[in-house]
Amino acid sequence: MTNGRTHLDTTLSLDRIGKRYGDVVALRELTFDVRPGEIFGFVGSNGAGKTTAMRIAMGVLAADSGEVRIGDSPVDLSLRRRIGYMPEERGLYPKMKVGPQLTYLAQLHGLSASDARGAAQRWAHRLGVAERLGDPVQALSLGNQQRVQLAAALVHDPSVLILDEPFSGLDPVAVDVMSEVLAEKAATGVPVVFSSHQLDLVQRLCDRVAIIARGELRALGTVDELRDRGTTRIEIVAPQAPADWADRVPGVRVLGLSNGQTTVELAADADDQELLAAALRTGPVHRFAPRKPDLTELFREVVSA
Ligand SMILES: Nc1ncnc2c1ncn2[C@@H]1O[C@H](COP(=O)(O)OP(=O)(O)OP(=O)(O)O)[C@@H](O)[C@H]1O
Repeated sequence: MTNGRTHLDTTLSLDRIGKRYGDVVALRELTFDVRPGEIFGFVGSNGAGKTTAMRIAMGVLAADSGEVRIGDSPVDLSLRRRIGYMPEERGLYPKMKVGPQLTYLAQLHGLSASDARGAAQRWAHRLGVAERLGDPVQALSLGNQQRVQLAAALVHDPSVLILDEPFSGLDPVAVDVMSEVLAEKAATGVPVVFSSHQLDLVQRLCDRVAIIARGELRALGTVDELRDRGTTRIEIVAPQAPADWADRVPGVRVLGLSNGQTTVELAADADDQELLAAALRTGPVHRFAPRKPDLTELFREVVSA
């Protein structure tokens, strides 16, 4: 890195953030850090408070309590300029052409006119919208508008990236491009936080994940740490077993049954050997495989707890 900023601690910290809208408590003492170089997934059900938290982190919405910091410094106007932000409601001028718009946004963040033009072209090219530089934003498909929106978040070479649902509505190729760019930025030491409902993507891309429900942090850790904490699933293949073979084994909940394979969830105090014995009583057992929950299963467990 040669931008001269790498010596600064760019950890993004949300510290006991609280926010109400009238009687609705949107965030309650929300605390987490996004470290330099990590991709951090921010997940929660509709209305859990993700957009509120990200808008507060960016400084476009004031918190009622708590503090947002980059390194040790509370985020003020000058620090805010170092954040690349992709708002959920998107924020481009529909009638302005892509190239001039990206150039303008880069200049707003302090780049010279020629640097801004260069950055606009580089990012438009990188994100696959170079041939649309002369078109007004509103003439682009929604997915391409989203690519431009990401370019707008990146065009000033930000030190921190905050992206609200950057993957929603993208085709698989655009998802790959977006994923690569986020990984590249993280590899240069930028903390990257994004919200998403696409938990398979979050599981694949993120170093750490926060799950919030009703404005409160419910789980925080690496994907593996979170999966280790979840309830064990066991997949059993017992071709001759009747459909209800596992129903009476204590501590076992049947999650699915198809083509001779039963998937069950095992309570913490349940005995897997008892389950195996029950399976063997039905005939041969071809497979008896414990597995960790994936992020989607874990998410359901955490938000329903
Ligand atoms: N401007 C507002 N006025 C009143 N209530 C609001 C406002 N914005 C958000 N809320 C409420 O605050 C809570 C959190 O909303 P927020 O948009 O932050 O959730 P979210 O996790 O981003 O949801 P989604 O996944 O649906 O985008 C919800 O109960 C929502 O109805």
